[in-house]
Amino acid sequence: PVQTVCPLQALPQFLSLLTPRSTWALARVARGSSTQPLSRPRHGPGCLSPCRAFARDLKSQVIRMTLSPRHSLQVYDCLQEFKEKKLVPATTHAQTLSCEVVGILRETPKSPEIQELRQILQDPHFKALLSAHDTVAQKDFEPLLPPLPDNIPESEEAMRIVCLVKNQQPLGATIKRHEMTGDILVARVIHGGLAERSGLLYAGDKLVEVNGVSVEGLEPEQVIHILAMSRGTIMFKVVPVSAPPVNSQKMVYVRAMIEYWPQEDPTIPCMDAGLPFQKGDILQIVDQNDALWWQARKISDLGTCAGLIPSNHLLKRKQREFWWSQPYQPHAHLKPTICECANISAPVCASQGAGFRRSMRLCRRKSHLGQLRAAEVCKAGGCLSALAAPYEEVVRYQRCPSDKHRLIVLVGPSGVGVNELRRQLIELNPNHFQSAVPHTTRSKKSYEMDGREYHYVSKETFESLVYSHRMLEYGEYKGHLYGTSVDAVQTVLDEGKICVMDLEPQGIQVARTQELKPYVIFIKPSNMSCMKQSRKNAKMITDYFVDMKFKDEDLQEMEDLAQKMETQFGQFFDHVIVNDNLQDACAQLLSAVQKAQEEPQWVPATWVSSDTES
Ligand SMILES: Nc1ncnc2c1ncn2[C@@H]1O[C@H](COP(=O)(O)OP(=O)(O)OP(=O)(O)O)[C@@H](O)[C@H]1O
Repeated sequence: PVQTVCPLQALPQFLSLLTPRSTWALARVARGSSTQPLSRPRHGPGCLSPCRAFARDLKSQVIRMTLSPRHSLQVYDCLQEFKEKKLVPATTHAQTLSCEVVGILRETPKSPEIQELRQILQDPHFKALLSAHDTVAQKDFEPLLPPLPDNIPESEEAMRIVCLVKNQQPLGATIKRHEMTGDILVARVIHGGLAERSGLLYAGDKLVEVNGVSVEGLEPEQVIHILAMSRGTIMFKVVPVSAPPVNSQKMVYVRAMIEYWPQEDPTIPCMDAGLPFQKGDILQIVDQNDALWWQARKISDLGTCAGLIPSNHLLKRKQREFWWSQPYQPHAHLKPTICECANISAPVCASQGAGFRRSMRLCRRKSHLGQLRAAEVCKAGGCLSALAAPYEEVVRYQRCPSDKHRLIVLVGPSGVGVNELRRQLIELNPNHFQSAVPHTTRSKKSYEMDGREYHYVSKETFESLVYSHRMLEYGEYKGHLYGTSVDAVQTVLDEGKICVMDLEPQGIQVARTQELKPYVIFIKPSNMSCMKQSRKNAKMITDYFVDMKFKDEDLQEMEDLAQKMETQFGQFFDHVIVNDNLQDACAQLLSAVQKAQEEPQWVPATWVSSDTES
């Protein structure tokens, strides 16, 4: 029986039933050119034409599908053609017509084609197909709304009756009590939610009744309870707001610099309507009408309805409140992120190229451990630990081929393989990838060349670079200053090359400028058991030994540090590569670097002037 066949499943089965011969028969009968001419339809002129049109379309599709050797391309073309046509159904009652045709065929002299056609028209799958057709043609998929009550008094002219069919989804609106009048009002309508899609409920509408129950004197929670208990159709009687709010705001995209969990926020007006997000998520802000609570979607999930997020203003207020409530906290999270004088660098080993400064990373290891530990203190503040703006406005940026390349910054815990990957990448194409030459105040050694291993500068010159914010990172080691300048990076970029540098995470914010447009790749260790295996023969550098095997504690420390880096700086990472198999990681790095240069990426809006925005 037709009812047992799902209409959508019927189509492929039906099409598979059709042989070229039966298709031909269908078309011939529809055209009225069967060898045995069809008798005139009994139910008025033109009765067969919809069927004919249907059969013709069907024929052309089926013949394409079954006969052409390049059928998939042709099916695609066919679908494209239909997409543009904006099809209007020839009939909304194909099932009735089909029955009539079967009746006519019964009286028509028998031929194999006619018999086959009758068989097709009576096939349950075909009937299900027609049933699906009629359902769509009659637009019968909307739920049936109950009739309006006919006892609405004249005086209720200003009332609006709104019927919404609530299936599994939430209503998509929040309510509140008016402080002065005690009225229950629609507080906000969530974008993309049921209420908004209906176009019948607006923020500011006054609720009078829900499902025939007066809400007068009820608390919002009691109304919510009525709504929660309602299944299927919900009928609201509302006094419409005099001027429904118009959302004329521009869609804004932001990068979340904090994480947010509505379940842990007692101040959110409606927990269920909250949108949880992680650091680094890109959010589309769809409504900023409320100064405290915005509506947003994640770009990874644009099809869903929006959720509530705290506004910039609200988060900053919370940050301030948190700060003042912690009088004995060192407030480390409010310090500038650049480490004013980390114990960083040391001379490069003669056998290594410029920029592969082993002991520099060794010294950093100590410095960032300390800094990350300090950062843990501010993590206690949860979402409130962000340093500055909780959201950063972003736009899509596509580098023009004539633009300079974006700086590639590699970040990772010591020993994870940042230098190894950078070395391998540069080795792949030294004419295309290059490191920046660092500066030092120590004197040049006999085998060194100015501008190759280092730029050798005086302490005064070095300090003036620091004071004019031209150093991406710097530090002191054994009485000498070492650091990488913005100009050294620019020199590489000016040559049309891609500058690849490793940076401590604390330095990311310094590098994040319109000038360099850095693309930050986090190199992450894999899990302990994989690391034990892959690092069996790997050598690490320690204070005293150049080549020392990794111990379990070293791997554990690497894992812990990676986790802390992600927690504290994850919002700045454009891409994450797990360095398990070195070759795979290198291939991933190459592909990420290419994508960074050639494909559109989200970057801070301040990096891009409006005319280059895509
Ligand atoms: N995926 C991998 N599989 C095996 N060995 C690896 C892998 N990645 C890196 N190594 C090895 O691990 C050691 C440490 O790597 P590397 O020197 O690049 O670390 P790093 O992140 O630069 O840390 P540091 O700054 O402390 O030197 C090197 O011997 C390197 O060859």
